[in-house]
Amino acid sequence: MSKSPTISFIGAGNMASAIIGGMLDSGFRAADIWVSAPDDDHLQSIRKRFGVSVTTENRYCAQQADVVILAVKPQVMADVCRDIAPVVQNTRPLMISIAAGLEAATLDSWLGGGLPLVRVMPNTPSLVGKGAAGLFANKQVTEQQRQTAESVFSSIGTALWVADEDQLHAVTALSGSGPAYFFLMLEALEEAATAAGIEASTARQLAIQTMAGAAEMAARSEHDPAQLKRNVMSPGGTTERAIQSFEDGGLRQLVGKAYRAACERSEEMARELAGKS
Ligand SMILES: NC(=O)C1=CN([C@@H]2O[C@H](COP(=O)(O)OP(=O)(O)OC[C@H]3O[C@@H](n4cnc5c(N)ncnc54)[C@H](OP(=O)(O)O)[C@@H]3O)[C@@H](O)[C@H]2O)C=CC1
Ligand SMILES: O=C(O)[C@@H]1CCC=N1
Repeated sequence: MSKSPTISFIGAGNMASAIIGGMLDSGFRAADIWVSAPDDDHLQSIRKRFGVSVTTENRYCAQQADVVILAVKPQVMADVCRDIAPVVQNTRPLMISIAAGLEAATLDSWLGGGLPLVRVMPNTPSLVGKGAAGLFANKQVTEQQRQTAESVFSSIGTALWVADEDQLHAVTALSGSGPAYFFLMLEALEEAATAAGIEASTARQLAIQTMAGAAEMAARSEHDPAQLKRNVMSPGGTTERAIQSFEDGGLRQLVGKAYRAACERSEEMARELAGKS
């Protein structure tokens, strides 16, 4: 069997932690993972939590790797890429970026050009093995490298390739930002239930279990969500009243508006960041 790839994360924030946690739970070895970031105290907490190797030197981190995962904010990506470019031009690892709205061509130019690069839009539930990620590969990526990228992200949830890079904007607005939409729904339900007199921890547990149960049913059922919704709505009953209230209040249009706002921001970020090259 071939050796497992060494995977280096540049950036040690929410998403890097979520992906590393999910990878380790699914059988990747801590000994094969490096992480770099500027703050040594934070890195030491990552080392203690996951048992991975850490360094404050991005170049050193990148040099160890068969796969480099760029997990910094889009706004600092240009500086990070330009700094590690001489190293990765020499070692030619598979580069993976998880940054929102940062196009492959822009990243590639910052990295010195011609490198195999996969763009991934993951999400934070990766931490619990329930991630949802869209992936796009540039032309330099080999079949084996595609499989490597897919093996990382399918180890922490659902990983689906998109044929056209532009579709990553739509993925970002759906599953990248999506967990926050559902957390907002949880917050609102919890607030409403506590205002009606239910104890806060009871409200939270029931709301979370309801969301998890509904998601699991939607995943397993042969029916579409509209039918599953109708199945809850007894004629003249409580759900019908609540759903009518959502529809009258324009929830459907509001979700569409929020979704398009996220898409547009992703496209806007791509334009802003490409302008930095
Ligand atoms: N959060 C999410 O749900 C999702 C985020 N993404 C993308 O993931 C990327 C990271 O986001 P997220 O994890 O939320 O952000 P965080 O701010 O949580 O993490 C960013 C990390 O980068 C580190 N960092 C900052 N500057 C440098 C540098 N020069 N060299 C190395 N590391 C550096 C930060 O260190 P320090 O804190 O010490 O400054 C921090 O560890 C972004 O590009 C985002 O678009 C994609 C999908 C979902
Ligand atoms: O809000 C953001 O920009 C990032 C990308 C998707 C989720 N978080």
